[in-house]
Amino acid sequence: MNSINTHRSFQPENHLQPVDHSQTGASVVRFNNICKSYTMDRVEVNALLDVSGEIARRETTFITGPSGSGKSTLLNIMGLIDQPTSGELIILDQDVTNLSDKAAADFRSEHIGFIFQSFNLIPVLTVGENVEFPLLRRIKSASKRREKAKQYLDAVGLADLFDRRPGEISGGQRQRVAIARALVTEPTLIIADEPTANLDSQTSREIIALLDHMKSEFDTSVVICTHDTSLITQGSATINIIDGRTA
Ligand SMILES: Nc1ncnc2c1ncn2[C@@H]1O[C@H](COP(=O)(O)OP(=O)(O)OP(=O)(O)O)[C@@H](O)[C@H]1O
Repeated sequence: MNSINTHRSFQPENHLQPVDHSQTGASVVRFNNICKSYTMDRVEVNALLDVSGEIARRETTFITGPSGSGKSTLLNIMGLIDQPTSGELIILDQDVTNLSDKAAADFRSEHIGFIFQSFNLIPVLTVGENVEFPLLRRIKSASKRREKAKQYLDAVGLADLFDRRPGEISGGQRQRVAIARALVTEPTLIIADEPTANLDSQTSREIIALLDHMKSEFDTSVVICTHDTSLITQGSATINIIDGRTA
């Protein structure tokens, strides 16, 4: 059962100092005429065929579409995990289309937080250590890292679980830990690929509400890929992809 407290993170005492991304214009990401093809057994698969759009600052954008339509491919390109075959990707007014692996990794670590459907927590670490993990290279002081991890766990309503291991908490709680881990580096952009695929419907709604809330709480932009259109929150932007094209 993934029953968790959804409201705690919305209480004023959990509010952290907002992050200043004010240098950013109205759109954080722009992608123009993106095409992506893979070659498998000498057969070319066109995953994306001319996809264009943008992700607005401090907004939640849902990427929807049927299975195999190209949603994950677009997210991977937007998250600099993969490169497009052609087209242009602009993030924070920088052309990041063809960065080297090293430059892409640095850019990702600086600006992008990821949330995955299978949570991807490190099972041998505690919940707190999982949230601290992205800070290891950024903050030298162990006590400061711990303090920051606690703040972000508090923001997702899980400060009490700091010393538990991922195997000792529910699926919804694991995804909250993953949200805290994605936020702790104060990224400009959070990318969530099917973040509710392993959760029941009530917990799914809670996780989407929490992510949606975080965009204003932490001055970040949230991109959520889902095939479940019932999860789309009112007022959010939607990019619908069908057969590799923006519908
Ligand atoms: N690494 C790869 N090598 C070859 N083909 C790939 C690769 N990744 C994706 N594809 C193909 O590209 C197309 C789009 O896949 P993608 O995973 O982006 O779709 P999706 O909309 O995210 O699907 P789902 O909702 O099922 O996860 C599919 O035909 C898929 O088989």
